[in-house]
Amino acid sequence: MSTRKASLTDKQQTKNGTSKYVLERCASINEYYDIAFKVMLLGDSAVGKTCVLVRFKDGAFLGGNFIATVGIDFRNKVVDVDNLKVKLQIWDTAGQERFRSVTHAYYRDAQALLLLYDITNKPSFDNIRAWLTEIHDYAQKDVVIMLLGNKSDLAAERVVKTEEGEKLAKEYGVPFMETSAKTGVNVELAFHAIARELKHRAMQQPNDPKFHIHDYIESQKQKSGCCRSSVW
Ligand SMILES: Nc1nc2c(ncn2[C@@H]2O[C@H](COP(=O)(O)OP(=O)(O)OP(=O)(O)O)[C@@H](O)[C@H]2O)c(=O)[nH]1
Repeated sequence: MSTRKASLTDKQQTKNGTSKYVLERCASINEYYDIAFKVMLLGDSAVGKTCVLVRFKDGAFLGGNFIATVGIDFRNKVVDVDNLKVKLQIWDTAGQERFRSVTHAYYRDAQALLLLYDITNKPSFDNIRAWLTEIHDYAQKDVVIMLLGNKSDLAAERVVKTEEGEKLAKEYGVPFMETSAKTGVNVELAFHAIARELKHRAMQQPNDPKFHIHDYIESQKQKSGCCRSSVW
């Protein structure tokens, strides 16, 4: 974008001092996949959208100084779902209000939305209703939505209880998990659950067993012995 000051690329370069991202993006053009979906990360500024994406894509945490995303940027990752290569094109949006008109234009192409708040930031949680209204206004009617309470590693600074996240998710009928881009908790699971849901929606045959995202998440949690989640 012509107005960009800082983007995902810049954030990564700030951390690594390399142009790794540009090379990766070129290489990924030829990466093999069977089916592709667009996923968007939404939520207030500084809730951790870029960090969640970098954790999923690179398995790393972007610590240090916070650099706000300007406009929108994306990264691809191919995941295996039942022996099928599912490419997720993941759009990282700027949470700041002044970029809203830029990001609105991308909503309608997204098949899934990961909506984040920060468990240490009450306003970011209170704003989730406003985000859901925006989603209602701009996204496809059947878009898959997942609510994520990020920064779960910051237990001592928590101001939003897990139960509050669960309650809100239940009210809107969306799956919910608490994540940490810092430790990686539930980040892979969130994207894999979304990839499975989208793949099943796109390729479901009449006689195939139905996919239930709640059951999938719970079974994965039990396998890993990890923390609770709620899907309604
Ligand atoms: N402790 C902790 N810090 C995090 C976590 N995720 C992000 N952060 C920090 O929170 C700050 C904001 O993270 P970003 O990923 O840049 O936030 P963002 O939502 O992309 O912000 P915008 O680009 O303005 O929309 C940074 O200082 C991160 O290091 C997390 O899970 N745990």
